[in-house]
Formats: sequence, C-alpha cells, structure tokens
Amino acid sequence: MDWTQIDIEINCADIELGSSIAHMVVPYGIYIEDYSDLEELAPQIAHIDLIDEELLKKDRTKAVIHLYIPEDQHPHEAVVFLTDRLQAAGIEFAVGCSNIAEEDWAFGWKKYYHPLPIGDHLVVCPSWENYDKKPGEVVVTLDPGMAFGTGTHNTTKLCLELMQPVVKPGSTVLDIGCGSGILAVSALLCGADSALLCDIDATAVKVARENAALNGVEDRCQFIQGDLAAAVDQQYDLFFANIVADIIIRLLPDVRGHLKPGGRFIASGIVDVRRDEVLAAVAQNGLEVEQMAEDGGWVALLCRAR
Ligand SMILES: C[S@@+](CC[C@H](N)C(=O)[O-])C[C@H]1O[C@@H](n2cnc3c(N)ncnc32)[C@H](O)[C@@H]1O
Repeated sequence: MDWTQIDIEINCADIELGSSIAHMVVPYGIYIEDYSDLEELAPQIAHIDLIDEELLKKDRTKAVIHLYIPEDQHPHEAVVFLTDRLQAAGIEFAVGCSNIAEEDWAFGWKKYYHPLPIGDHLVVCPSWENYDKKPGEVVVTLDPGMAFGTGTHNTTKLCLELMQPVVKPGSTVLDIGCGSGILAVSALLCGADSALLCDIDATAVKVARENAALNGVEDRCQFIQGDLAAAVDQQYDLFFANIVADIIIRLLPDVRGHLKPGGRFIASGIVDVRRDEVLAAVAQNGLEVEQMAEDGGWVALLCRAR
C-alpha cells in the first residue's frame, strides 16, 4: 500500500502545540525532527561518529513534523484539517506532501537513528549498527520498525532515566503502551526478572516481541494486545505508562492495585501544560511523586504508593 507523507515545518518554539495538533490526525506514525536538540547535545557532540554529519548542518530553529497517512484514509482531508488548526493556533508553518511506498516509510528514517546513551549506563543501539560496548554499559538492541519507541523521543528517554536507579534484580515489570518494547526490554537487561508488555496496537505488540527476542529476553516476557491494564490481574514492582496525559489520568485509578508494596509507577508522555492535572490525579489515587523529570516540554513522574 502507498502512503502520503505530510511534512509540516514549524518553529521549534511551537513544537508542542504543533505536535498535539498532529496527534489529533494520527495517534502514532508521527516522526518529529527537532534540530534544537542539537543545541542541547552540543557538549556531548565530541562523539561525532554517533551523529549524522548532515544533521549538524540543519537549521536548529526549525522542527519538522512528519505524518504518514495510508492512501485509503483520506490524506487530503488530513492536510485541510492540519492547515485549519495550525492557522487557528497562530502557528507559522509550511506544509508539503509526497507519496511514498511503504518500504520507504519503514526505512527512510533509519539514517537518523544511531546508538544513543541514556542515563548512567544504558545505550540504545539500532539493530543495524555495530556498537563497541564499554565496561559497565547495558546495550539494548532495537529495531522499532513501525512502532513508537526508538529511545530518541524525550518521553522515552525520561522513562529510561527514571527507571535505571530503581530497577532491582528480580523486579517484575508492567509496560502499558509498550510500543517497540524499549522500556520493558531495557528494564529486563538492567536486572528485572520478567515483564508483561501491553499495547492497543497489534503492530506494536509484534515489534515488541521481536525486540525482546533480539535481546534474548523473550522467554521472560508476556505480550497482550489490549486497552490499558484491562487484562492485567497481578501486581508488579515497576509499572511504565508512556502514553499521553488523558490516558494516564484514565489509568491512574487502577495503578495502585497493580503495584506490589514499594512498587514504582513511571508515567510519561505528559506535556508540561497538563502536569498539574496529572499530579492531582496521582494524589487522588493514593500515590506520591518521588521524582519529577522534565525535558523539552515533556514531564515524567516516578511515583509510589502512599
Ligand atoms: C508514546 S508510545 C510509547 C512507546 C514506548 N513505551 C516508549 O516509551 O517509547 C505510546 C504507545 O501507547 C499505545 N497506546 C495508546 N493508547 C493505549 C491504550 N489505551 N492502551 C494500551 N496502549 C495504548 C500506543 O499504541 C503506543 O504504542
């Protein structure tokens, strides 16, 4: 099947609003190039071999949101919708469209994806790259395919940073909205014992299973395709949900019941303007925030039962 790629170029300052409008059109299948990250990364760019030279030439004031719409899902209407919404929001933008074959969509972004150190000792490495592991590092090998979760998105990075100090040998993990499986698979490689991975999207579940196998942890994983924690009836030491604020708020009444004593809930995907609403829901549902982390307008919370 062919797809239409819609590219929306906006100022980096508008990225949050722009991406939330894009998410009204498709909940996933969105890829954001935000070159302002390179400014933040500048002190680390000594490891230049990890960064594509072309990226360093990009305009760091601009971001580009790419959406991919299957031909049978009316891409033209999506463009009209996006144009109306972006204008109404007062965002300056330029929009372009191109038709792409499925294989180009699936593989085109790979040139921007390279080994990525996250937190104290984790490195996320694309499965098609070679990486020389350094002493003490934990390397998670990943091919996100068409699922969300390369490790490059702030929301994923925040989860992985919050997870590393709290995961313990023997921990059990629940990963709701597992996408590529990056969070649960990383937790397993960092010492956790077993994991249940759940996603509403069948493709994500398939990709998560493949990534678990790539990392040799498949036999310690169970996979469920479904909505939130509906089919889950056990308690866990570590519970991830990197989805969006509304879904986290919907999930919160069930979180405490799924945590073992002393268990942690890591919530991410919260845009900073929704932070207070999520914090209120956390408190109402018998949890307390141990740590709050923020990056690029995204907020993640490390919580435990009160
Ligand atoms: C932002 S991605 C996170 C992927 C990965 N966990 C990560 O941290 O990179 C959110 C994922 O949640 C899934 N999702 C959205 N709504 C869901 C729901 N109601 N129940 C379960 N999964 C859901 C999406 O399909 C998507 O794969």
